Amino acid sequence: MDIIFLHELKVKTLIGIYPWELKVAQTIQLDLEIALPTSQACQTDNFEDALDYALIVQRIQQVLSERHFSLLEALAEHIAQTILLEFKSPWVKVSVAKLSAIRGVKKVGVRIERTSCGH
Ligand SMILES: Nc1nc2c(c(=O)[nH]1)N=C([C@H](O)[C@@H](O)CO)CN2
Repeated sequence: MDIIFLHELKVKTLIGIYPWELKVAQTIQLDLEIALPTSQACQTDNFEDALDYALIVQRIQQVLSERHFSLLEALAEHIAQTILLEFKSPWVKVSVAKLSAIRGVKKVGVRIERTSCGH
Protein backbone atom coordinates (compact mmCIF):
# COMPACT_ATOMS: atom_id res chain seq x y z
CA MET A 1 0.00 0.00 0.00
CA ASP A 2 1.39 3.38 -1.02
CA ILE A 3 0.66 6.27 1.29
CA ILE A 4 0.71 10.05 1.20
CA PHE A 5 1.27 11.44 4.69
CA LEU A 6 0.58 14.94 5.97
CA HIS A 7 2.07 15.76 9.34
CA GLU A 8 1.26 18.61 11.68
CA LEU A 9 -1.12 20.46 9.39
CA LYS A 10 -2.39 23.36 11.50
CA VAL A 11 -5.78 24.89 10.73
CA LYS A 12 -7.94 27.43 12.58
CA THR A 13 -11.55 26.33 12.92
CA LEU A 14 -14.64 26.55 15.10
CA ILE A 15 -14.62 23.36 17.19
CA GLY A 16 -16.01 22.41 20.54
CA ILE A 17 -18.96 21.76 22.79
CA TYR A 18 -18.96 24.99 24.82
CA PRO A 19 -20.77 28.22 23.78
CA TRP A 20 -17.51 30.21 23.58
CA GLU A 21 -16.20 27.63 21.13
CA LEU A 22 -18.92 28.68 18.66
CA LYS A 23 -17.38 32.14 18.50
CA VAL A 24 -13.62 31.72 18.93
CA ALA A 25 -11.71 29.78 16.30
CA GLN A 26 -9.08 27.39 17.68
CA THR A 27 -6.01 25.90 16.06
CA ILE A 28 -6.17 22.18 15.54
CA GLN A 29 -3.41 19.92 14.32
CA LEU A 30 -4.09 17.21 11.78
CA ASP A 31 -1.98 14.21 10.87
CA LEU A 32 -3.13 12.11 7.96
CA GLU A 33 -2.11 8.93 6.21
CA ILE A 34 -3.86 8.47 2.90
CA ALA A 35 -3.57 5.27 0.89
CA LEU A 36 -3.20 5.89 -2.82
CA PRO A 37 -5.69 4.39 -5.28
CA THR A 38 -2.81 3.39 -7.59
CA SER A 39 1.00 3.33 -7.53
CA GLN A 40 1.15 4.42 -11.20
CA ALA A 41 2.96 7.69 -10.44
CA CYS A 42 5.92 5.70 -9.08
CA GLN A 43 6.47 4.12 -12.49
CA THR A 44 5.51 6.96 -14.84
CA ASP A 45 6.83 10.02 -12.97
CA ASN A 46 3.80 11.86 -14.40
CA PHE A 47 1.98 14.38 -12.25
CA GLU A 48 -1.33 13.36 -13.95
CA ASP A 49 -0.95 9.92 -12.37
CA ALA A 50 -0.36 11.35 -8.88
CA LEU A 51 -2.81 12.32 -6.18
CA ASP A 52 -2.01 16.01 -5.67
CA TYR A 53 -1.45 16.44 -1.91
CA ALA A 54 -1.80 20.23 -2.28
CA LEU A 55 -5.43 19.69 -3.35
CA ILE A 56 -6.05 17.56 -0.26
CA VAL A 57 -4.71 20.31 2.01
CA GLN A 58 -6.84 22.93 0.20
CA ARG A 59 -9.97 20.80 0.58
CA ILE A 60 -9.38 20.25 4.30
CA GLN A 61 -8.83 23.98 4.81
CA GLN A 62 -12.03 24.72 2.88
CA VAL A 63 -14.14 22.26 4.92
CA LEU A 64 -12.78 23.60 8.21
CA SER A 65 -13.45 27.21 7.22
CA GLU A 66 -17.10 26.42 6.42
CA ARG A 67 -18.13 24.10 9.25
CA HIS A 68 -18.46 24.04 13.00
CA PHE A 69 -18.10 20.64 14.63
CA SER A 70 -18.84 20.02 18.30
CA LEU A 71 -16.61 16.98 18.67
CA LEU A 72 -13.17 16.15 17.35
CA GLU A 73 -14.60 12.71 16.54
CA ALA A 74 -17.14 14.19 14.09
CA LEU A 75 -14.54 16.44 12.51
CA ALA A 76 -12.18 13.49 12.00
CA GLU A 77 -15.00 11.40 10.46
CA HIS A 78 -15.95 14.18 8.05
CA ILE A 79 -12.35 14.62 6.89
CA ALA A 80 -11.92 10.84 6.52
CA GLN A 81 -15.10 10.48 4.42
CA THR A 82 -14.16 13.49 2.27
CA ILE A 83 -10.80 11.93 1.44
CA LEU A 84 -12.22 8.45 0.75
CA LEU A 85 -14.99 9.76 -1.50
CA GLU A 86 -13.45 12.74 -3.28
CA PHE A 87 -9.88 11.45 -3.70
CA LYS A 88 -10.79 7.77 -4.26
CA SER A 89 -8.49 6.63 -1.48
CA PRO A 90 -9.13 3.06 -0.24
CA TRP A 91 -7.93 3.73 3.33
CA VAL A 92 -7.24 6.71 5.52
CA LYS A 93 -6.00 7.40 9.03
CA VAL A 94 -6.91 10.79 10.49
CA SER A 95 -5.60 12.24 13.75
CA VAL A 96 -7.02 15.52 15.02
CA ALA A 97 -5.69 17.27 18.12
CA LYS A 98 -6.44 20.41 20.09
CA LEU A 99 -3.36 22.19 21.33
CA SER A 100 -3.33 23.17 25.00
CA ALA A 101 -7.08 22.52 25.43
CA ILE A 102 -6.44 20.95 28.84
CA ARG A 103 -4.09 22.34 31.44
CA GLY A 104 -0.97 20.19 31.64
CA VAL A 105 -1.68 18.38 28.36
CA LYS A 106 0.24 19.45 25.26
CA LYS A 107 -2.17 17.88 22.77
CA VAL A 108 -5.43 15.98 23.12
CA GLY A 109 -7.26 14.37 20.27
CA VAL A 110 -8.64 11.42 18.40
CA ARG A 111 -7.32 9.10 15.74
CA ILE A 112 -9.57 7.11 13.41
CA GLU A 113 -9.01 4.73 10.51
CA ARG A 114 -11.55 4.22 7.76
CA THR A 115 -11.76 2.23 4.54
CA SER A 116 -13.78 2.94 1.42
CA CYS A 117 -15.56 -0.43 1.79
CA GLY A 118 -16.59 0.31 5.36
CA HIS A 119 -14.58 -2.35 7.26
N1 LIG B 1 -14.17 12.90 23.35
C1 LIG B 1 -14.21 14.27 23.36
N2 LIG B 1 -14.22 14.91 24.54
C2 LIG B 1 -14.26 16.24 24.56
C3 LIG B 1 -14.30 16.99 23.38
C4 LIG B 1 -14.27 16.27 22.14
O1 LIG B 1 -14.28 16.85 21.03
N3 LIG B 1 -14.22 14.92 22.17
N4 LIG B 1 -14.33 18.35 23.44
C5 LIG B 1 -14.35 19.00 24.58
C6 LIG B 1 -14.34 20.50 24.63
O2 LIG B 1 -14.72 21.11 23.42
C7 LIG B 1 -12.97 20.97 25.13
O3 LIG B 1 -11.97 20.54 24.23
C8 LIG B 1 -12.84 22.47 25.31
O4 LIG B 1 -11.57 22.77 25.78
C9 LIG B 1 -14.30 18.32 25.88
N5 LIG B 1 -14.28 16.87 25.75
